[in-house]
Amino acid sequence: MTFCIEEKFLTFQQRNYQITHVETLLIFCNSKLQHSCHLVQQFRPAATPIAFSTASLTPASSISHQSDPAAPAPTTDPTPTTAPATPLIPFFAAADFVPSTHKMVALHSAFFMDGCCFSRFQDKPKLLKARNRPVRALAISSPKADGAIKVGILGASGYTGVELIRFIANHPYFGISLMTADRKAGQSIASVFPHLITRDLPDLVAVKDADFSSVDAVFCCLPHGTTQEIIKGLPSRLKIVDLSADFRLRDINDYNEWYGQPHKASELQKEAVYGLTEIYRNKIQSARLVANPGCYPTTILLPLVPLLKARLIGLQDILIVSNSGVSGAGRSAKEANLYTEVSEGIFSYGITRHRHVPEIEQELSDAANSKVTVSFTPTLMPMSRGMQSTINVRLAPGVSVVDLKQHLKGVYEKEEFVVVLPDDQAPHTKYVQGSNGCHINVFPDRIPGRAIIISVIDNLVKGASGQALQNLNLMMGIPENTGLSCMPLFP
Ligand SMILES: NC(=O)C1=CN([C@@H]2O[C@H](COP(=O)(O)OP(=O)(O)OC[C@H]3O[C@@H](n4cnc5c(N)ncnc54)[C@H](OP(=O)(O)O)[C@@H]3O)[C@@H](O)[C@H]2O)C=CC1
Ligand SMILES: CC(=O)N[C@@H](CCC(=O)OP(=O)(O)O)C(=O)O
Repeated sequence: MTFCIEEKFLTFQQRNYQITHVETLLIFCNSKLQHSCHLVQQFRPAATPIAFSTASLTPASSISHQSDPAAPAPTTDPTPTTAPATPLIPFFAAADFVPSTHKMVALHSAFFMDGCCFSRFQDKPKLLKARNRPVRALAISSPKADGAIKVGILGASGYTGVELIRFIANHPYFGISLMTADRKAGQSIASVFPHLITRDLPDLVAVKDADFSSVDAVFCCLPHGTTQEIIKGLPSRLKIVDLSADFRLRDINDYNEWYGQPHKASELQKEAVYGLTEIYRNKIQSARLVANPGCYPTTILLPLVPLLKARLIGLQDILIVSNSGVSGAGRSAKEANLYTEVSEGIFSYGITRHRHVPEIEQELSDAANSKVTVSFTPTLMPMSRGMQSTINVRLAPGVSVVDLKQHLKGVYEKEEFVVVLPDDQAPHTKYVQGSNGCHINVFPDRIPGRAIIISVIDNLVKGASGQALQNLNLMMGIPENTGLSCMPLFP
């Protein structure tokens, strides 16, 4: 029998490693998937065989081979290495690995996590095409792993909250154990979102009544200003992804200036990691508190950060016009968002003083290692969701539009969610709607020496909940795209 271990699972951080002739992989770690994966990540080619264990080890021989009686007997005396601090529950894999570049295939293996055997996938490895490179197999999953990591959604009755509910519904490892609301506290999810009537979800409670004892991580989908104090009061063991703007600005004075109020959790600000996943992946992995980027900044930073880092564009004269769907303003009733106000017309707002300006400039200045100033004009569009940024930049001396495009293609070539479109195809919000995608293309401006970059996302997904989930996946040590690979909704 053959067990195929998902490329994304075991080789998650290892895509560039050549896996060579590992005969036995024996891993013991705690019940947290995160921990398991961290240990798996320590797996290196030529470590043959490898074993992790501690004093509190449950002997591998006591693990029943429930799904694979033919599996080889595991090693019972693994060599102890670095001991994780927490008590251990066995996670076990004994396998013969065949060499390959991008994947591992376990032959004759039993594969256990928390005592349950991963389900059989197929008898023979088969070559499948995924993102233009061959992989041997797709996921195996353990039914018992379903919902093992308990997640709380603070602000679950809002737009970003309900978008998280949608994605977590298809997540193999996350389950929702807590949902909060403010005005809607005490209501069932079906009364707040009738489209979720068939879902088995907890009722909404007020934050002050929330019980975090069985929660491992929270998404904080609350208005900025409210968020800081609530996060400050959360148990420090929780992993937190904050979708508000409260922890995005490193300089508290910038926050005070642009948000018009003093920051009430400045000490927490220091530990917050800015959650632009494709750029800060490494830092996010070990973060406890992630400040998820704003939706406008996400569309702007994904193309501009790599170009500034490579010094391909000028630091000044960056002119940005962005268009947002109305859901960007949240679900609470506001006169400016009435149908009669937003339909059949467009209008710009926050001209020259939108609060995303300092966030954009902070990140661009970091990338350029020099102060960058942008002109930014957001515009509200008569559509529910979607966002486009049109960014006009000056080319650095000797650089062409083709160079910009080639550079972005190289940077994002292996990314699942960020795509540089071919030829002169114009990005369209409909092509990313409902998905975690960001589509980018670069065009020559009619003004010599300038280029136009267009970038689109769904503001509620890559601009908020999708990126937040991508970040929590990373923080929990599981494949970043888990639960996020759904196709866009089209038309
Ligand atoms: N919408 C978007 O596209 C994006 C939003 N964001 C940010 O994400 C956060 C959430 O946005 P969004 O979901 O759109 O907002 P919504 O207005 O749709 O939802 C806000 C949520 O917070 C709850 N809430 C409001 N006030 C309080 C309070 N004082 N105490 C506790 N809970 C409260 C609301 O409860 P109730 O319904 O009961 O009032 C609701 O559940 C915001 O900070 C927003 O700026 C970030 C990127 C994009
Ligand atoms: C259309 C609309 O109103 N959009 C919001 C931005 C949404 C967002 O990203 O907000 P945060 O920075 O709070 O996370 C705005 O302009 O304030």
